[in-house]
Amino acid sequence: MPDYKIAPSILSADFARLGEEVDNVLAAGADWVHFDVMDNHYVPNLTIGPMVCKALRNHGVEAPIDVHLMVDPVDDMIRMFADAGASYITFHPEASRHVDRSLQLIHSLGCKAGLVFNPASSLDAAKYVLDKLDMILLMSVNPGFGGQKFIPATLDKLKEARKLIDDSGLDIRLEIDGGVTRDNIREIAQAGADSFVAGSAIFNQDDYAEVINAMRAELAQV
Ligand SMILES: O=C(CO)[C@H](O)[C@H](O)COP(=O)(O)O
Ligand SMILES: [Fe+2]
Repeated sequence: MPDYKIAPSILSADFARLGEEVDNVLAAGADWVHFDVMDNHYVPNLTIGPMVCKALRNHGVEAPIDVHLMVDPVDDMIRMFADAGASYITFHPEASRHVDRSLQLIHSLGCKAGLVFNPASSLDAAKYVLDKLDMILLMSVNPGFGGQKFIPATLDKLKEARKLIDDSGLDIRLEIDGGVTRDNIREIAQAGADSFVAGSAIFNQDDYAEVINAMRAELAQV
């Protein structure tokens, strides 16, 4: 079985009790913390920045923090999030003038690097920088909001990304973000994903462990 990772998106957590929410979801069995950064410029919404990431580290969060930058431009935010304790930093290629340079910047600051692809974007931007990628993240909703419905065409795109990764022989994670639930996670894994962001499907329930366990039970059947 692949080394599946479940990454709850704190976009759907109660921001007024964020430290406690992150503690609870990790205690419930989550692997990573998915941290959505929106700038009201690249996407029509505004969320949280590096100070909140740092606050989670100071609070005692040791799990990998998977920072999904939905900002334009990216380089200043990359520096700030590396300083704030990010583990993975992913960005949308159209938000950087020099994608290769931004990926190198992430690595030079000691973090893992990834590119994020919107539903309508082709994977072309990944092709010539595969050796600089630790992760390819496919958006299965349009970025900007939690609680949207999974776009089914992403399943074929996952298969395409999986082939690209397998053919390269490189160690690159394939993450999916948007509309992931206990009902579709198995099909998503069958299409090639190994890392699963889920916001509303987890945080909108009372019992986080129950949802995460149900997701793992689905993954065990892939
Ligand atoms: O990047 C995102 C939105 O831009 C979020 O990570 C994503 O939408 C997760 O929320 P949900 O699981 O509720 O769809
Ligand atoms: Fe995200």
